[in-house]
Amino acid sequence: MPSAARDIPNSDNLSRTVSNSFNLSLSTSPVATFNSSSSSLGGHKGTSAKQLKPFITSDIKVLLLENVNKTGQDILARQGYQVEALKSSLSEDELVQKIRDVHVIGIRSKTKLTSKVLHAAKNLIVIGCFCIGTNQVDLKAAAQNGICVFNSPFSNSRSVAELVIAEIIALARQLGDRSNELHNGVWNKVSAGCWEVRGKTLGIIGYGHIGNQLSVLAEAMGMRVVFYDVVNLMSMGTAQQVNSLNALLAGADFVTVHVPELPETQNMIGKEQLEKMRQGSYLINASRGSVVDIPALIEASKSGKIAGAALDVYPNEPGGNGNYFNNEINSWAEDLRALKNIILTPHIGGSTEEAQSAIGVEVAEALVRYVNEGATLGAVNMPEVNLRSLTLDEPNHVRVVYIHKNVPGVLRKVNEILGDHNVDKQMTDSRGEVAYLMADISNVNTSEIKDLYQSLEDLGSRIRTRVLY
Ligand SMILES: NC(=O)c1ccc[n+]([C@@H]2O[C@H](COP(=O)([O-])OP(=O)(O)OC[C@H]3O[C@@H](n4cnc5c(N)ncnc54)[C@H](O)[C@@H]3O)[C@@H](O)[C@H]2O)c1
Ligand SMILES: O=C(O)CC[C@@H](O)C(=O)O
Repeated sequence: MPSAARDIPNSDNLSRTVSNSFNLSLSTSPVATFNSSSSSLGGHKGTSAKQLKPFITSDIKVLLLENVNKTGQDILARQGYQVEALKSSLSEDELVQKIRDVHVIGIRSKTKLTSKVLHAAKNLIVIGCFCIGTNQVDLKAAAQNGICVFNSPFSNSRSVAELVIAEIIALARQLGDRSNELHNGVWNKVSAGCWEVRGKTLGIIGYGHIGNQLSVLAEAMGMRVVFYDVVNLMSMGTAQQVNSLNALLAGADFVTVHVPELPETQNMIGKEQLEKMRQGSYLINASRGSVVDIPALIEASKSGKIAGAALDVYPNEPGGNGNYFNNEINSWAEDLRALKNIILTPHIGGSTEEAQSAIGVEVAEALVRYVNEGATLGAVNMPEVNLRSLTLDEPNHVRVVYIHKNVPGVLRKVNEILGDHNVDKQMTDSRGEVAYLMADISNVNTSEIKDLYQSLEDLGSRIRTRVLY
């Protein structure tokens, strides 16, 4: 890395002190930096790939919350970024204060990145959800602020499926109650109300990554599988898709829910649905706490309609570990804790060494590719756009990343601005109201960068401009 003074310019008084190329990523808070060509992720190993870094790497501030796995922390730290990792989530007010100078934030399922938090995040360019669910992020507000969001779409699916298989057997054999009794010194050897799972029917609501993993495991246990989904899907093995939720509820001994948190899945399993379930059946929810009406489940358990249930997710969950699961966080918590044959777990469906390690690598690598090169492959709220990496043989090339409103006439204006240079390659795509353009242009003098950046920024369609080289 060339030794140089580091400018923290605004777009008016940008100045540089070292001739070597430097990266300008002039988002809402421009920082002039110096290029350090190093083989970071996404580069062509052993080739002359020039790894673009939009900031002096030590300027890149990364905040990781909720105990993001060390694999992810290490990948980001190896880039030279300033990484701060906390074990818990933060409240909205804490986030508004903490996020102001952060460029990259990593979260899991607890941290809520609301539009208020995102408005305060003046420097934020990218969010990594080190999990599957992204309902905790205001994805539309993020896109409208030019903030890209990545997740790990299925690295913990197997872990969740295996937990559910364990819960099916544990519920069928009242394992939790027997173990608690013996921990308290009570020997209670019973078979009444205890069953094999072989030959029983598992009903899966939501046949996605987790649902179909679970389908295969359940059939291997000798269970019959039916599933309900809002889209027609190819079944795994001999599983059968049913055409309504009510048909699934009436036809299953064990009902398990694996749908995203959406407006249409709020209280998807409530009093009415519980009444449609078979007498003495079981309910499992490892999706999101909003999907099951827990007070209704408590009543169904007390009445004997439901013979047992396993819950891994709750409408309100503690931000960190400790003795919090009481009526202060959910008004029915202590009623729920008192029920028989109810397995309660603290959102651990994806909490295995394998899943967390894989998620850490997958999401951290996506973040590095985005920060260093502007690639949006795998993004959940932006079009997926990528260009071949620039190489050290292209010393005067510049990568322009232009996130803009998806309105007519923008490409013409952008290409007029870029037109003084040869556009080696360009890719653009749109997703709803937002469009994403990447262009590599050649023969750019460092003296032209500021005007190039400002011209793009001055376009009315601008959401965010990044200039990397
Ligand atoms: N407990 C945990 O630790 C844990 C771990 C991973 C995921 N999750 C949660 O589980 C959810 C599902 O995960 P996934 O990876 O299987 O997701 P996925 O997107 O692969 O599958 C979800 C399925 O649900 C279907 N669906 C959506 N709305 C529906 C509706 N109203 N009725 C029926 N089906 C509907 C979709 O068509 C899709 O097939 C995630 O969104 C996440 O919230 C929890
Ligand atoms: O591990 C987590 O915090 C979230 C797990 C799960 O809900 C997910 O969305 O992947």
